[in-house]
Amino acid sequence: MKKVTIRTLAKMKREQTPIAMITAYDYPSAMLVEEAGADVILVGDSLGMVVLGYDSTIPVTLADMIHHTKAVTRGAKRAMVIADLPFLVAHLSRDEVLKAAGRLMQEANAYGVKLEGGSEIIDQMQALVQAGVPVMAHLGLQPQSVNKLGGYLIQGKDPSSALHLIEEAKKVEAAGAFALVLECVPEELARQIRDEISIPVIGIGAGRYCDGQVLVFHDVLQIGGGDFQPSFVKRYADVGELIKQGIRSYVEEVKGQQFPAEKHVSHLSPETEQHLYGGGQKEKEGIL
Ligand SMILES: Nc1nc(=O)c2c([nH]1)NC[C@@H]1CN(c3ccc(C(=O)N[C@@H](CCC(=O)O)C(=O)O)cc3)CN21
Ligand SMILES: CC(C)C(=O)C(=O)O
Ligand SMILES: [Mg+2]
Repeated sequence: MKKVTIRTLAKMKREQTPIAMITAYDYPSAMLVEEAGADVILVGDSLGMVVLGYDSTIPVTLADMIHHTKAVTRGAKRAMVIADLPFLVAHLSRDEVLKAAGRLMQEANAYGVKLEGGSEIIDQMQALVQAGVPVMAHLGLQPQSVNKLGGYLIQGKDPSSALHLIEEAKKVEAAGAFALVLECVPEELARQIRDEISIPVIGIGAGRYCDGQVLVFHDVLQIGGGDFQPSFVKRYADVGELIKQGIRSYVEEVKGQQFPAEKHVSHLSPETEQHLYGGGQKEKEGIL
C-alpha cells in the first residue's frame, strides 16, 4: 500500500493518468471510497449541506471540519485526505489561518487543506506553504461566496472573467499550491488552465480536459439531495433507494413480529432457567 502524496499527483499529471477525487465525511464512507480506489478524499465543507442539512456551506465551522476530518482520516490509510477551510477562515490573519490549518493537520490528521480564492488570499496561501502545509487551491465557482454571487453560477463565461481566471490560476500556482480545484467553468477554459499551469487541475463541472475529477459522495450515490441535481453530476448508483428498501423491510418485520427471530436471540442456560422458574412455563411467561 503506497500512500498518495503530492508527488504521486504531480506524476499522474505528467503521465496523464486521471486523478479520481471524491468527498467523504465519516469513517465508513472514507473506508468505502478508499477501497473503491479513490486517490484523494476531500472532506468538503459541502458536508454542511449533504450531512448537516444547511442550505449552503456558510454555516460550517472549523469545529465541524475537524470533527468530520478526524473520522475520515481514521478510515483512510492510502488516499490523500484534504480538508476544506470553512467560510472566512482563509481571509483571517496569517496567524489565524496557520492555526486553523494546524488544527486540521495535527488534531484531525489531514494531509493538507483546500482554500477557496485567489489573489485576495495569496498572502495566507504563501504563509501556509512556507510553514509546510500542502495547499489545494479552489477557483471558478466558490460556493462560500454564494450570497455575494447570487447563486451557484458557471464562472468564466465572458472574455474578461475567463482571462482573469487564467491569471488567478497562475497566481495560486506561483504561491505554491500543489493542486487546483476548478469548479463550474466552461471546459475550453479548464483545458487552457490545465495546459498553462504545471500543478494538477481537478475539475467539478469543469469538463473533460482536467487532470482529475471530483464529485460529492452523496451526488454520486444519490443519497438525499432531493431535487438538487446540477448538470455536471452523474449518478452511479441509487444508494438512497437501497437504504430506503432495507429500512422499510426492517420496519415491516418489527411490526409483523418476524424480527427478531430465533437465530437473533440468546437464552438462559437450562440450569439458570430451572433456578429462576423451576421449569414452570407460567412464571416464565409472567416475566416476558
Ligand atoms: N450535494 C452537493 N454537491 C455539490 O457539488 C456541491 C454541494 N452539494 N454544495 C456545495 C457546492 C455547491 N455546488 C453547486 C451547486 C449548484 C450548482 C448548479 O446548480 N449549477 C448550475 C449552473 C447554473 C448556470 O448555468 O450558471 C448547473 O446546472 O450546473 C453548481 C454547483 C457544488 N457543491
Ligand atoms: C465540491 C468540492 C470541490 C468542495 O469544495 C466540497 O465538497 O466542499
Ligand atoms: Mg468546499
